[in-house]
Amino acid sequence: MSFQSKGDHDTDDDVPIINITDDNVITTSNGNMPVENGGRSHSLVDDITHYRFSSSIFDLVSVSTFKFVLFIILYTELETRVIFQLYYQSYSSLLRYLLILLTLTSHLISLAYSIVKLLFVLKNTSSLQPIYLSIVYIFLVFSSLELIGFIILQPYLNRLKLIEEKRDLSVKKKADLKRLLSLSKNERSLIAIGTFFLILSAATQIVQPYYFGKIVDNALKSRTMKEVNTNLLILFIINCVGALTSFIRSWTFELAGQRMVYRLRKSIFSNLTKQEIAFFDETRTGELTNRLSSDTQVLQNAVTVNISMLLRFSLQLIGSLAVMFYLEVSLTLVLMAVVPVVILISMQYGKLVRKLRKTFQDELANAGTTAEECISNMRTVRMFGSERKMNINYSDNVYKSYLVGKKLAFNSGLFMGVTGLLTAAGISAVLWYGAKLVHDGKLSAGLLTSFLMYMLQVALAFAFLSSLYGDFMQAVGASERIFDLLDKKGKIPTEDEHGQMAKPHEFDGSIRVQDVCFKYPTRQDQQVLTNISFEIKHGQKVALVGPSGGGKSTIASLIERFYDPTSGVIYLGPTSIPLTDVDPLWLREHVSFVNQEPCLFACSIKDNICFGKQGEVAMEEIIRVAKQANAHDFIDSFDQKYDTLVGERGVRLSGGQKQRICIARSLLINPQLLLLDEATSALDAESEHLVQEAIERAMIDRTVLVIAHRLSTVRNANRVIVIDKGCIVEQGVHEELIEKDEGIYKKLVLRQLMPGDAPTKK
Ligand SMILES: Nc1ncnc2c1ncn2[C@@H]1O[C@H](COP(=O)(O)OP(=O)(O)OP(=O)(O)O)[C@@H](O)[C@H]1O
Repeated sequence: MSFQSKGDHDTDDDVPIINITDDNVITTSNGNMPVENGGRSHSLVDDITHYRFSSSIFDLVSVSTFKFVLFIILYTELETRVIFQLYYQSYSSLLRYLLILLTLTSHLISLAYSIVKLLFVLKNTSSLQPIYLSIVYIFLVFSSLELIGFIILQPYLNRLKLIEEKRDLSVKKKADLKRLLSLSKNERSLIAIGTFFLILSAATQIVQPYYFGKIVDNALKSRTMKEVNTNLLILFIINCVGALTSFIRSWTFELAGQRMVYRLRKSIFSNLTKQEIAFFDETRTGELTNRLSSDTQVLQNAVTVNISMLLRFSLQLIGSLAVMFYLEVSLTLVLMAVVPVVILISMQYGKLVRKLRKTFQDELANAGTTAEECISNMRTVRMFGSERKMNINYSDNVYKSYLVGKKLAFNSGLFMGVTGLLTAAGISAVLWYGAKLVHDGKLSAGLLTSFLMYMLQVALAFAFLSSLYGDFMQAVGASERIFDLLDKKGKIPTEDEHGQMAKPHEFDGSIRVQDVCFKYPTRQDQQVLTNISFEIKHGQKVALVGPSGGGKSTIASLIERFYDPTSGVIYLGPTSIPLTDVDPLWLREHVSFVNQEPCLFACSIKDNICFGKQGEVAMEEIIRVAKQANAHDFIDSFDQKYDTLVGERGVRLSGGQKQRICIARSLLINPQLLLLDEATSALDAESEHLVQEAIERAMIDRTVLVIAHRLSTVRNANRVIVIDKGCIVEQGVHEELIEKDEGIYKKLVLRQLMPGDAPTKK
């Protein structure tokens, strides 16, 4: 059998006669290899260098290799995730979507490619030859089988997914791509506008190199500058449109991000304030503030800026590749050969960086907490001359993050170097092959210029997309922590959400504590209170006394409902309503706690006094309670009076002044039940007297439970309850208890509750 092939040449001068013998050996009439028709060549190099879409098989080999490498990478990833299922639980959904999308796309592309190729081959009957045709048929059949197999296997993969999920039900899947994206659902319209302009801006990017090439060709071929000028004008207009669209794209995405992070921070903070006190016992302040500020920032970028970049560079990549295929198929295939290697390296690097980045952030958070602790307690640090110690602590922590940072720096350098080398190798290969095509007259210089520019766009898009992968992984990690905070339901309600809780109008300050036992959630091995039962009737003053650590403050915390008892019930009012059934906001308005440690906020004295009140409070009312609390005189002596700023935690006031403001704050609420923890910190005699006087005034006409440290307080109490090691060991009036020989109360009075109302240290 023999036939003549025209190949791709415009001239027919050197067209050889190609003979295909019955045993499929190919020869040419001039004795040379049939270089024009790569597909019929014995040599793979000829198949590449003399590539023709309708008769080479090099592209099929490339597509298969590309798919093979892609699947190896993807499925190794999947396997790693399945093995480390617990660790990667939150990523698996994102990965699964990506896997399905990529696999399906690659199957569809290869199937479409083989169909197009077969159609071309059948059309171009002059280049028809059995082996070549069989290869294309086989490729087509296998591509179809792969696609069908993939679709049939999906339900089984889903069942596998369910089995995986059942394997550990306790690990809740909180973060996935869908949920991550749902964060920006309120900004949908902004993102849609952004996406529209993104597509426009990507289109302007994609057409630019084409015009560059045209201008080069015009300059080489045209006699006048007319065409050059026209094309330059078109290019200029394209650039202007590009600039405008990128401005709108970047503005809208950034704005959407800012809005999202604003809402997110508000929701996280609001949910944080709803958590029970035990949550704050176990979570570090530095960690929470870090999540609020930096984790949300990472998410902002992921959900808006990174999505925009992903879209932009994907469009740029696909568009540029499509134009490159259109311009010169063989050159594009040469470039594609380098791509899988770059992807492989990028993914490995992405994994490493994700691990390093997480360690880096953790170390940095540790250092941040040390710094915060030191700065907020600077007075104590100074008092004990511990600056050096704190410096060492901080620098130890920062050094650890620096060590991780060093590794990060080396790895990014290495990654840059290796990918740079690979890219350079790819570019050189394309350049060589392109130059050869130009040299052989098969490609114009302008086309090669356009091609090279597209190649740079592709390389750039690849570089960004590979770094985006790492950013996404970081964001998924951060979102896991954010969703943790958003999903966390407080165990003790802070408000009556469904309007079903009690607001006992008849409450008179009376309270009944019955068989209460308690352990702190953070210290489950220590029984703090055991079977505590007592009652305070309306208008009574009951004093709790006992050795330090006995559980007195814990009882007050339970009545404030900072914690719920492990067993037993606290009843409020004459109708005995369980504390757990009462509206928490109502409770704060009727039961008030004046703590040992006065705690003020960094705002004005007036705002501090009004802290517990909703809405506007009349100035006369504020002055009235300030006078009752012996605070008015010193406030009046300040230049700014009630508008004086007290500084962070009230540092600009003395201990006694702070305490009196706290008492005024509680008096403004006018609680029926007052819980008082008498100050143990030493105040000077005058201050002490003023504070004591304020406390006594606060107790008048009120039901009071006081954790007493002064003899005068216990003497005046209607009843004294002695708490030791979490149990009530004695109770009665002062005179009764002091009579008991060997009684704990007597010992306590003799040893600790000093006569003469002097403040004592426990
Ligand atoms: N938030 C907490 N988490 C875990 N354990 C706590 C917490 N607060 C107090 N404890 C422990 O509970 C026990 C009782 O503490 P509590 O403060 O009620 O004692 P107290 O009688 O008021 O002591 P003091 O008179 O010294 O204030 C102590 O052993 C203490 O270590």
